[in-house]
Amino acid sequence: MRNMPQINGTKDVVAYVTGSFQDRQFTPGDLIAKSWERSLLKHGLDPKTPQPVDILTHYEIQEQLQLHEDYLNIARNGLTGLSKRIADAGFSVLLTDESGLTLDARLPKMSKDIWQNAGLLVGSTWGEAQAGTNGIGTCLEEKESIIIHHHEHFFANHHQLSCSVTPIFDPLGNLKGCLNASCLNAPGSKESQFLTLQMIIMYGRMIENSYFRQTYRSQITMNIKETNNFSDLAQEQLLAVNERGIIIGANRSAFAEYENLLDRGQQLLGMQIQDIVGLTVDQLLTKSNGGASTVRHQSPKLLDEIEIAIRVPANKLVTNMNDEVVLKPKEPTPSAPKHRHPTLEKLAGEDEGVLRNVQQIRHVLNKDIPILITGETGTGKEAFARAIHDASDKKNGPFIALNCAAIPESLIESELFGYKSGSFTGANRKGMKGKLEQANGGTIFLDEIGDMPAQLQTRLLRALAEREIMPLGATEPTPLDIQVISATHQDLMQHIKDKMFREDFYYRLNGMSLKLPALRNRDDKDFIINCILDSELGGSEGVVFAPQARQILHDYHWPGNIRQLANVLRYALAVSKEKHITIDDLPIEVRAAKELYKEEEIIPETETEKQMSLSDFVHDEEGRRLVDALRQYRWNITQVSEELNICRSTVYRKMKKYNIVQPNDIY
Ligand SMILES: Nc1ncnc2c1ncn2[C@@H]1O[C@H](COP(=O)(O)OP(=O)(O)OP(=O)(O)O)[C@@H](O)[C@H]1O
Repeated sequence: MRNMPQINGTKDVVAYVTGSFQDRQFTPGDLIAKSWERSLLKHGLDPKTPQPVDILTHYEIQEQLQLHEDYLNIARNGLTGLSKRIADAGFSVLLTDESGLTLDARLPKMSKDIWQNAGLLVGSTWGEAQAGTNGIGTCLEEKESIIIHHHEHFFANHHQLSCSVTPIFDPLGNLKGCLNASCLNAPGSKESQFLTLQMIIMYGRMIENSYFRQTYRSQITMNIKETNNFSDLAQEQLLAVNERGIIIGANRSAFAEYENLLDRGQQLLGMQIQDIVGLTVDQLLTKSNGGASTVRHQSPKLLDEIEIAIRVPANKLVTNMNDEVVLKPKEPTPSAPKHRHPTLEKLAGEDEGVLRNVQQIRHVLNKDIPILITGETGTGKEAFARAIHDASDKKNGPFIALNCAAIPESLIESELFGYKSGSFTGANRKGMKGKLEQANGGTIFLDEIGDMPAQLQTRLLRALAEREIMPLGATEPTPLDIQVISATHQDLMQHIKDKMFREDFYYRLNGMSLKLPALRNRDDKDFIINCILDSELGGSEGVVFAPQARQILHDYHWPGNIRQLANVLRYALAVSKEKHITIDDLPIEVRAAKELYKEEEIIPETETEKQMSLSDFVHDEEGRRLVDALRQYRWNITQVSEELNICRSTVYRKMKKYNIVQPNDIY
């Protein structure tokens, strides 16, 4: 990228990309040219240095598969059906999430290796930001069905692929991912793939429809079609309504068909079903005899007569005095018990140091003293912040969290302080309440406070000292009554020495501190395991650990701390038989590390030892480069992101990927 010529506009982009390869002499369509432009200028990729496909680790894949379990279960039959039809013709079928991560891959048996070498496997990431123009990434970006054929791909190492892809939306219209069929070295032109694309679109719609049915299985749903039309399953229009007849979900065909009929500013979700089909739910039920038959009706809104099949779960129906089937009147339901976060003492577990610290915090509660929580990633800083809020007099007020590392520096100010209407171009017309104001009467939790930009430290310091804020464009200050809790995994004293953190700001935040130990240094792991099972994983009752499995959980070095332990337990429970957790149910990384430690028998304690071991653990070239940069810039993420030319959230993601945790000399 450093030697790239001056590029001004799409024409230059096309000339540069096509000029990168001798065999790429053609003029791309607008969609491809736009995508090349994004790949080159927005994502900083260069066609002259092809990138291998990004592949997640086994552990990360398991995490993602769990996260998308429902989506995968819903799509599974569709994938199997589609793959059966096109695998013999040399196609592989992939399902991805909305970032382009492959969650399921069905590859033709004959040449599995070739496909996997081309990057078509579970865990590969095909977002445009990583892989440049390609079927999956570009479909997700454009949110429409497309074919990306041979040389249209940005990188030469993908030129042998021809991909037909359709996006998949959930019943609220949110992008969930995409369905992709790829073939290698297709002999014909792009047009030869049109039929494949049609098939992919059809299966994509069928997956969406089954997503819809699954989501609204306990609601009133209806299937609508024009009476005289050939019934195309993939095109069926599906709507879900609540007992009051308000539309709460729709599939893509229904959105396309009915949103056209609405006045400007109206949205299908939230409309009365009567305004679309001309009948209320009760009228539909009476006419269809409780859903036993379809109803034909000419709605004043629609041109053609429609046929409506209504489906109501049996427990929602009753027969009235006229012998008509109608909806059961809604009984007032007792309000669901609120999700309870663990208390301070529960979180402290049996760790004496933390318990003592918690008692001190209880003494200063409600005395308007800011609290600073420190600890490595995943040690429970946010969990403690919530518990402090719940234990305080402000518990009925809001708990508002702001992660200073997760949002671009340029937005932190407006996120914190908000702005009044018309303050600057691009601002929301109605203005925006900042997080500080949103937290009024409650608690603001400033996570990753070490990443707060210097000029904002000054502004926030003033706001906290004066107990009022002045949103951008406001003429009157707003008084503040908030508990401030901040957290960091960084060494703020070092930041102060390096002039990256204001000393007065540090003392303003640190009225009292809570130091959370790394999990590997805690002796109450069994207590924590039970606490996680009870608060997040459906209860500890009936969960049994084989002695060796428990020993591994005790001995592992837990770079991701309690968060990682929670993920490991979630995984183990999912794969175990009847909640009996054995060694085989633990992720391979955890078991493998045990072997490693057996040889070394010591866990490094000093900073130098920790740093040495860090490099030893990171075998990947990219990971090593990251470790070097982190050390060089003393773990200042902003400087590391500038050095490596990647954004800060990517630095964090990659630290997570390579299990890199900042050595912490606090403990
Ligand atoms: N003492 C504890 N007992 C049980 N579960 C805990 C405990 N502390 C934290 N957890 C759980 O561990 C996970 C990670 O906790 P949390 O997000 O609070 O960590 P964190 O230190 O804020 O992480 P980060 O620095 O990465 O933001 C959460 O699922 C939380 O519920």
